[in-house]
Amino acid sequence: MAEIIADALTIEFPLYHLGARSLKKRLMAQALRRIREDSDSRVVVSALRDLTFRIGSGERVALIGRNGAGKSTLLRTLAGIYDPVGGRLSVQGTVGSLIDPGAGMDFWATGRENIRLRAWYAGLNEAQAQALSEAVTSFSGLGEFLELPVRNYSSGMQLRLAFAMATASRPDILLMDEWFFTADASFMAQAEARLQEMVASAKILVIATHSMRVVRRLCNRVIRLEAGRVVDDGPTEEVLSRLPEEMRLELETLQPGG
Ligand SMILES: Nc1ncnc2c1ncn2[C@@H]1O[C@H](COP(=O)(O)OP(=O)(O)OP(=O)(O)O)[C@@H](O)[C@H]1O
Repeated sequence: MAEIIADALTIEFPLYHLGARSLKKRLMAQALRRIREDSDSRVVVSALRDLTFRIGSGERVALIGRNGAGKSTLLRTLAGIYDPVGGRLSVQGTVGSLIDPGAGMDFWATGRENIRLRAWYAGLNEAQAQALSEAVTSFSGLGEFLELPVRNYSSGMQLRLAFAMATASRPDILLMDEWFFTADASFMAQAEARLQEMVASAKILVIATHSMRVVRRLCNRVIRLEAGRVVDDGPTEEVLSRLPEEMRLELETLQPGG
């Protein structure tokens, strides 16, 4: 069985030390009035607030919303990367994520070592680890580069490795960010069939996207987020018909490869 249940799910990020990237996030959060002090007097960004929903088998869900709405945070929370500070989250079924090409990758280790690490994290036995290694070697087309540290790879090569590892299994729940639609065209032509297969075999798909084409092509349900809250949720065409005009235009203009 595959099922995701969120009940008053809340995610906050404490703002301790601010690097350039966090600073950008903080400015964005400020613009959306989402910075506050928590009960321990820490300054926190409220990224997701009181999300309640259930996603069951057969549902293909698009997460839409403006920049900073909380789409990536929700995907990462479903993937177990962030822990809720409030509410409850239950995820039943095996989870595969195509969220961030660099996530879970050790840049100082070789491609081959990263494959072994992935197998180890997934609890695979020796035969399964060997099969994963062969599948990734063949699909990634990285050849002898697999013996070099990942920090020496180009971004396209990192993407190939990440994609090959993430798509070597058939998870019940597939979590995707649309980053891979921006991958180089020759690789995507090869990756497309595999992606379709993976999407088709997943019992649940959750994809964060800014593209109407991706929403219509892949999804039968849309959850629209605004400033960390769910503002609309329902069958694709119904939610799309209720979209504010300027947002519809944004979604229609952005067409990442899909
Ligand atoms: N690591 C972080 N540190 C601090 N704040 C964060 C962090 N990640 C996200 N946030 C905050 O959470 C909010 C939601 O961010 P998130 O990246 O989930 O939005 P998004 O909908 O995926 O945006 P985009 O469409 O730009 O990718 C942001 O406004 C930001 O303030």
